[in-house]
Amino acid sequence: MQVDIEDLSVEVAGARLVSDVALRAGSGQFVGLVGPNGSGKSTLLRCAYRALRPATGTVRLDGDDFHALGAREGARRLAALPQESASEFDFTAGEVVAMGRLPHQSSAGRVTARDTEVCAAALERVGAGHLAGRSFPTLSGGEKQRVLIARALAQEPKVLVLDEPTNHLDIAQQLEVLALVRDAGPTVLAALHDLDLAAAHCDVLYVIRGGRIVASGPPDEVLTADLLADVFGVRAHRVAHPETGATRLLFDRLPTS
Ligand SMILES: Nc1ncnc2c1ncn2[C@@H]1O[C@H](COP(=O)(O)OP(=O)(O)OP(=O)(O)O)[C@@H](O)[C@H]1O
Repeated sequence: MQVDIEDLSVEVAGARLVSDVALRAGSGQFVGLVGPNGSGKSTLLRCAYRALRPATGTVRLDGDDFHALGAREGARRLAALPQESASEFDFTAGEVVAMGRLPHQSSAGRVTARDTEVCAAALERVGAGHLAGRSFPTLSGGEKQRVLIARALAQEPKVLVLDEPTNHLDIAQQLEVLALVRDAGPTVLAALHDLDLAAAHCDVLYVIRGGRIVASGPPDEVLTADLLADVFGVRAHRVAHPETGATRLLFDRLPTS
């Protein structure tokens, strides 16, 4: 499913935090959103998953205005992993994942055998099958993150919007989660802080600064030393991976003049 964000501006408490954003994620693409702290990544994504309404512009899913779709239809198309999850109620991890099936259930809320299967498979995929019976609030940060990713996968969305999906995850889990999200097949729009991970996993990157997109394209073309110095204030070295030859990034502080 294709995502088209057109002329999008977002205002919160009277302040314009995101301005004139145009972004496209082609069907099945993994699109990364990178930018320094406070640049507007979460605000843009919150609008993309309907936690905020746009001040101007539209978010289109295969051409349909997402903000005009009904709640159930919207949730069948798009699942989100917010940065902060308010889910501190005393549900088990299994019950949290089961919430991902709600858009697929009849209004009577009857849980089918397939719902149960999909949830169990999603928990297994993130290596958290053993956590199903655990109380969600008692899980570690990384365990919670994996359960919330399982909930998003259980929703079987065509589009996944992920705000810092690797938050709290150890390095093995970071690599695992990004690979499994990619393999799951939906179109992905993800805010990522780790530029090296973003370069390795994304088909296309959008760079945001001050609420505006300042660069976009394939990671190799976008993440130049000049852009990284200008937008992120770091000195970057591009090196070839010794086994694959893929570009990897090393960072130093910019020298102070
Ligand atoms: N409710 C709000 N009221 C006022 N300002 C806000 C509000 N929400 C966000 N902001 C401001 O908008 C700007 C963008 O915030 P946002 O969370 O979108 O940035 P971000 O790129 O996701 O940052 P980070 O990398 O630190 O998570 C920040 O300066 C933030 O302080």
